[in-house]
Amino acid sequence: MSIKEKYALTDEGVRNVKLGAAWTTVANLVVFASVGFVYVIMSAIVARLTGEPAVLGPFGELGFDPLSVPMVGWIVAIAVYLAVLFVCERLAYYYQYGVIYKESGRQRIALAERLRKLPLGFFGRRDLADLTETLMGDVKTTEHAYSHVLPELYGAYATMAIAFVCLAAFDWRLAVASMWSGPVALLMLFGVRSKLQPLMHRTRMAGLKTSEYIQEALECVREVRATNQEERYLQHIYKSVDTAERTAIRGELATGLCVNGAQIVLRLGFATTLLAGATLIADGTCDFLTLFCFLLVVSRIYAPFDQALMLIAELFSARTAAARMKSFFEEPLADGGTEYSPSGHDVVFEHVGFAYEQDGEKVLEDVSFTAREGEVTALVGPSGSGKSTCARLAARLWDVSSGRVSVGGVDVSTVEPESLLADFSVVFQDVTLFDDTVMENIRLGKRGATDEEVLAAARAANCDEFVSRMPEGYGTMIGENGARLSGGERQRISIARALLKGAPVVLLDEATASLDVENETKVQEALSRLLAGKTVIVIAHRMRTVMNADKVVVLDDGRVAEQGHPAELMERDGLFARMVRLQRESAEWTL
Ligand SMILES: Nc1ncnc2c1ncn2[C@@H]1O[C@H](COP(=O)(O)OP(=O)(O)OP(=O)(O)O)[C@@H](O)[C@H]1O
Repeated sequence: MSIKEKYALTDEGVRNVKLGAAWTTVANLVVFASVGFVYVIMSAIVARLTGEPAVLGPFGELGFDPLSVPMVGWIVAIAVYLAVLFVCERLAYYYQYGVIYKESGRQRIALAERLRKLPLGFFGRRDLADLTETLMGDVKTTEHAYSHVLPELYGAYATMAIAFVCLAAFDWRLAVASMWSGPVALLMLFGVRSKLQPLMHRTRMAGLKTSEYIQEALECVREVRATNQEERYLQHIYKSVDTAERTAIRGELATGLCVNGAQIVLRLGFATTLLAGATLIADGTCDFLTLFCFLLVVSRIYAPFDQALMLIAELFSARTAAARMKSFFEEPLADGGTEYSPSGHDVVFEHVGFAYEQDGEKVLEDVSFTAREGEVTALVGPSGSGKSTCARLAARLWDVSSGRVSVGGVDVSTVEPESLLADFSVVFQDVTLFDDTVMENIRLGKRGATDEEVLAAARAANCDEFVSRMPEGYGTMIGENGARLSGGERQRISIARALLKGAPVVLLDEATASLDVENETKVQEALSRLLAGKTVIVIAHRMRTVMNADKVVVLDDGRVAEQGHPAELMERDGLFARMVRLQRESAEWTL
């Protein structure tokens, strides 16, 4: 597997890792070159003391006497050396850390782009905390591994290999005695990786579970307080924090044990160099100067490797994080053509079957009906009969399991969701509002709409009445998810958005459920004025609101029980007539 796949990097990221590793290697080698300096000076001193010519190991006689070089020459040489070292370190640093934030930015954008195109089914399977963790936490984990570990580790490999070749040229026996420990330490760590990785995965999952519980408690804080469940929720969170802590400690201990073991093996290389050197000197096949320089090199060469070993656990955990990121890219997309030219906007369901889960229970079975352009089609039926599901399928928020949904003759499954949704205005039961002003929340319906257009839509949706009571009118901030608004007010903002968008197909799901009678009448008037000529699909529980529809489709347990004009259905005296009667009776009840 390439590093691109292993660590979910972009092409640019792979290039930067390679450049980072290359410059780290060069910087390491420049540091080792200082040992060459020491060797040259030492051999010159030895030559002075013994009266023999100064030699440079296997390269023969030195050819000049470094001790006769004037002080200024040494100062210049040291200055040049430091300048080269600075440039190399600077470049290594730049490719390790300087460009990393661009890479994590690219990763996050790629993930967000992918999320935008994934079908809603994916979001049903993955929890919000899980998705946030991937976008923020997993990217951060790979970002750290990518900046701190990968270039360092690959640089250490390359440095070791080059240093081995250079040292072997001096004395291959000492080179083996000093370098064996690096590969063995690495092999040890990679050998236990298959044991460590599941531990890290478990630690990550335990942390994620805790985030999920905390997020759920915060999201449901109103319900939790209203039902006196704080204690129970806190116990739940304490327990999961405790589990996460224990899992993390277990993972850290195991990782620490393996990393420390590998570091000890690495340092054994120093002892074996000393031992082999002493033996070779005793045999007379090696001189003290060579051994001295080997010891110097070995003490330096282990430093970057030691550092990489300390961080290697992060590399293993980055593999888990990268695998989670990759899972986004392996999900099938809800794609399709962007060119979409329907003839008219009739929405037609033909023998549609649907289940939310693959192989799950069908919530729609053989559903066929047509919502005509210029007409209001009302979907009614008992709770859970599949009305909202039909609306979602029409806008391709989900894909049908069987049959076909078309808009203006075009099968919606062949159209890219974003292009298709441009033709839909949607008002769902659960209105999503953003922590912004009322004006901006309405403007979401149509990007670039003028203030006048926004205000006209707001007025038509009856927003004026409650907005005028707000301190800054349409410029008032409404809090996170409109926390400061009542259910009815939220819905009216959502209706205003739909009106502003003015798309040819309108889906109203329980659009008037949270409005009082006076408001509901006003909104109904506004809707009927403004929705003229559009394909309107309304989901309403209250029979009163669907009596004016052109067509009613009655769903029962995922099937079409009956359909037709409301008056026709009343005459037929079927499920629709029964529902209308029941609602009339309940409306007459008093407490
Ligand atoms: N996201 C989902 N994942 C799994 N099942 C779902 C999902 N949404 C709805 N369902 C199930 O599909 C069935 C139909 O739900 P749907 O919301 O379409 O009914 P409805 O007629 O609109 O109900 P209501 O009038 O109560 O809103 C129900 O059994 C419901 O539990």
